[in-house]
Amino acid sequence: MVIITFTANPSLDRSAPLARDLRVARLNRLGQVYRLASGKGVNVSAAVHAAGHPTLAIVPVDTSDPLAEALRRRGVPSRMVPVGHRARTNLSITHPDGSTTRFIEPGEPLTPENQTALVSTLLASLPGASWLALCGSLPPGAPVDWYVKLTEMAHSVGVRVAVDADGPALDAVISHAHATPPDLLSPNVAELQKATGRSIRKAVKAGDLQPAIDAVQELHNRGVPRVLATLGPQGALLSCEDGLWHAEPDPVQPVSVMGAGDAALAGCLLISTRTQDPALCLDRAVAYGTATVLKPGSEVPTPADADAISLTVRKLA
Ligand SMILES: O=P(O)(O)OC[C@@]1(O)O[C@H](CO)[C@@H](O)[C@@H]1O
Repeated sequence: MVIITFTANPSLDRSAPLARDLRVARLNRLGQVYRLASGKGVNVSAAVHAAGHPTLAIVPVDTSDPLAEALRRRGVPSRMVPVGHRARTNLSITHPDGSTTRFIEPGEPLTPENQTALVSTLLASLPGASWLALCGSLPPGAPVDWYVKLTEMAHSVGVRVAVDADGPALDAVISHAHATPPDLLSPNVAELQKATGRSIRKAVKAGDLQPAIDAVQELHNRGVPRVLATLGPQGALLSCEDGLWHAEPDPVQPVSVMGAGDAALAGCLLISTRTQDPALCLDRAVAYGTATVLKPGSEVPTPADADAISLTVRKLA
């Protein structure tokens, strides 16, 4: 059954390595620039497609937009919805240690007509799908509770929903979780911190997972059945009806951390079409996320790349 992704604010990503440390307010020469059709949902679909599983990326993009050509080149099965403006271009600079500095455009406004066209396309695609993944930022003009409404729509035709969002879109999903919970929420550390107001980032870096654990349990208790929080090199946490789980990869030397959260979500969705076993879901999430950081830009791993990752899964509570 097809995994559908919805990327309201896609991007033609440009990513380039810096051979030396960034010099602020000075000239910095880039290495080879990669251009890739992206946006969080497109990246999820690319990883699902690379695993040989059916997927469909729903993307607002004009056929004459360079992003449309880049999408075809990337080979991601997609349904392009014309919107009458150019998609954004996000720039990401990869530092010698694999960390990234990113420059993210807001995107052009989505008009009410654009929104209607996207929703109609989504509605026509949903029947028979296993999952709908609502991914990434909302462009200007989109209603802040759009993901809540789309979750309701997917549930009404029996399709499970995963949400990977940030800021007000994530806040709206959480504040409606008692009535319209997504089946899976997959925040990263920054999103978890903002959504719960807890101080998580520094603690996780120092190896203290407790604030992150408290945060995922808080979101779970607010009504989200599965909360998958990606923690970078510290792996991921999963809070669900079967308890609290942590998976941690053996250390790797990252090339680019871009898109690791998207690949982790793809890994989790892929296995979730077959089983709800929390240990397996977390295992695939961390394997896919970690395999991604060994690749440049937001390139996605294959199942063989993910299988090559060593990691440990344990039940915490
Ligand atoms: O602005 P958003 O939608 O939150 O994030 C978009 C984005 O930064 O996320 C992906 C990596 O996860 C990139 O491919 C893309 O440019």
